[in-house]
Amino acid sequence: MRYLSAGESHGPELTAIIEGMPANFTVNLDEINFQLSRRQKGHGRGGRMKIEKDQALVTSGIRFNRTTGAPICLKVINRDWVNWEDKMAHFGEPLENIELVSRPRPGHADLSGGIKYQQRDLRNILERASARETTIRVAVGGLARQILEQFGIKIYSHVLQIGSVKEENPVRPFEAKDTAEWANKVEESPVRSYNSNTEKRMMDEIDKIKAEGDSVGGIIEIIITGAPVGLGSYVHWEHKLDSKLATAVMSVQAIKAVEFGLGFKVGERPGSQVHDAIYHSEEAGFYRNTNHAGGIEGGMTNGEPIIIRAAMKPIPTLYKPLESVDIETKQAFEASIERSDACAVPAAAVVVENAVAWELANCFLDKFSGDSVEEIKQQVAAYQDLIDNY
Ligand SMILES: Cc1cc2nc3c(=O)[nH]c(=O)nc-3n(C[C@H](O)[C@H](O)[C@H](O)COP(=O)(O)O)c2cc1C
Ligand SMILES: C=C(O[C@@H]1CC(C(=O)O)=C[C@@H](OP(=O)(O)O)[C@H]1O)C(=O)O
Repeated sequence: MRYLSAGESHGPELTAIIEGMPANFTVNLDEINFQLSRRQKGHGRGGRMKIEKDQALVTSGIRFNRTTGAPICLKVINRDWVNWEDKMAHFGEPLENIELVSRPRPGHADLSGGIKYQQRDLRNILERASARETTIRVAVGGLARQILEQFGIKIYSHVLQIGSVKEENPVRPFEAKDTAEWANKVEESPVRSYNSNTEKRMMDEIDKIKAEGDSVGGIIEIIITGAPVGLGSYVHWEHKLDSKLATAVMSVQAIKAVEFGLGFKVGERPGSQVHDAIYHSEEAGFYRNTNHAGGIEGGMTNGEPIIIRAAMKPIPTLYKPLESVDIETKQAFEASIERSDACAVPAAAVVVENAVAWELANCFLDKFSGDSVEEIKQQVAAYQDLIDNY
């Protein structure tokens, strides 16, 4: 499958066209909208999220809840557009009183984008660089994860760190006494934390930093359960699953680092404390007692849960901005107050989940290809047979 998206932060809508989705998959629009609403939440988000109420519109490729095999067009309307119509007109001359954006924010795309695309109004850069684009990516991922769920693959996320506040003893969904209870607790938490004590400290950290006119980043963890052995491949660099998932994670605005399993710790431990010993039993087949690899060996799933962590930098738009230079006057400018999120780490976790869902669904359909869900189901069943008899 592939898709292209278009749309600006303050334009009329965001659009995606998905090509290659097999026919007869059951699609639930509420599930896509649920993913969109999860992305809008989180302690520390700014005024824009009070305006938007993201809902997906499907204009092709799905009939009576099922994919037809034709391209799928998804849209999300920007409710804020009515406030920007004059400033965002596609045609005509700009209004005389229109204010050009000439003050680049350190950490945003403004300055490099302005130079690269030779734009003197930095709005032409920030409109597309903005993480508003993650809305349509979540809608696409919200569709893709439904394919995975129909084959027992589930994606979870939680927040491990916000600024200086760390989750000391993280519990993953499959380690909790009750996975559904874990998921409910995390969904209801304003910072996507399973631990109420950490949650409170994280919220305090966001409030404190926001009051100082600053912003804060953090660390998120994505957990994928139920993936069969053998998604991705070692045979060529571009087929390696960890490399593909890392691209999906790093493509999300403000994500600056990604790791799998033990991650950076592999550089400090001996091999005996890094690799996961292999066991076999009649009932379980091949299994491991540890999962330091984070579910991927040789660029392929090994049947264990996939564990990915990512670090998000603090939001670049600051109420007390860093020094910067006006591109017209070449002078340092006085701080101006912009509407912005102070912390979007919980939202980024939802975005990364859905970006990863798209990539994993593609790997799944590479392995179990077909034009219809019926063909795919046959292949999955045949492969399960091969696994069981290996
Ligand atoms: C969900 C989400 C919300 C964001 N909200 C803001 C924001 O309100 N203000 C801002 O300056 N940056 C925000 N960002 C980050 C910028 O989009 C990002 O830093 C910028 O596009 C530059 O890209 P880079 O950080 O990947 O280099 C947000 C990112 C995400 C994932
Ligand atoms: C609109 C979203 O996030 C936006 C991402 C963003 C940025 O610079 O990345 C800047 C802000 O936009 P605005 O200037 O309109 O307030 C955020 O609100 C969203 O997540 O849907």
